[in-house]
Amino acid sequence: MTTIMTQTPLPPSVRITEIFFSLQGETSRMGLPTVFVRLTGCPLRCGYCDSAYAFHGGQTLSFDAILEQVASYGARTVCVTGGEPLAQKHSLALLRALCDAGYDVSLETSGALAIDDVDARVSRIVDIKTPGSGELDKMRWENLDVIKPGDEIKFVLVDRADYEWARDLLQTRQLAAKAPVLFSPVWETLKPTDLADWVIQDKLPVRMQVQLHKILWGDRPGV
Ligand SMILES: C[S@@+](CC[C@H](N)C(=O)[O-])C[C@H]1O[C@@H](n2cnc3c(N)ncnc32)[C@H](O)[C@@H]1O
Ligand SMILES: Nc1nc2[nH]cc(C(=O)O)c2c(=O)[nH]1
Ligand code: SF4
Ligand SMILES: [Mg+2]
Repeated sequence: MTTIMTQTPLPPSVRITEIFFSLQGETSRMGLPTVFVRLTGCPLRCGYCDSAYAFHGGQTLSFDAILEQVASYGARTVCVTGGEPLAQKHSLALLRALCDAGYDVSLETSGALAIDDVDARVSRIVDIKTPGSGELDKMRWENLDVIKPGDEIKFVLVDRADYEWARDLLQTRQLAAKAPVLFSPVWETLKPTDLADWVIQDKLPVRMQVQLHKILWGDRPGV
């Protein structure tokens, strides 16, 4: 007689760099008390990345452990970020689990990975990486075809050349008709007042934003 060994599947888990509670510092949810779930690992290397500490390390956590920690803060808004969240196999299931638990969920993603299968209840914040990021060639342009009104399209700008490139793309691809568009300066690289003046001069249909959490607490993890 042969014995067939069956293995119990492991509960779903993801690699996590940090979970913390702060004010949302970006997007149209800026200022809302929010729990941040930062997933470890990213296949991109944007020159300005403020979250490079999430490229490696982290801790493998079960969905139950993540949901328990998120619930402990008593907030209803959750932002899943990274690293690049969509680079992890189980991130789609995690986003679904957070929505099922009743949270208002947003996802910060680089634009380099397919967003199609993200739960429809999630607000997808999709970066379009600029020439100045050094990662333009990773952009998955098909993502723009599936943007829905609850999503947001975001440009993080290094300099005037990036601004002009983004301004042109805004027009040629009619991006503002798809979803709100965000223009954000790279922290301590492009002067926010310069970007503000350019947006006003050109009357662009975009929301200029600065990273509120860095103004409040500086450029550091956990805020
Ligand atoms: C750290 S990334 C994580 C999510 C995903 N990998 C991405 O790039 O969208 C979150 C957001 O922070 C932005 N960001 C990273 N470094 C920045 C910096 N130095 N100044 C302004 N925004 C920055 C990214 O462009 C992205 O919109
Ligand atoms: N307060 C705060 N707001 C944020 N919004 C997006 C963030 C990110 O790193 O993706 C972030 C962050 O790191 N902190
Ligand atoms: S894609 Fe996001 S996490 Fe990855 S290097 Fe760029 S800004 Fe950093
Ligand atoms: Mg951040």
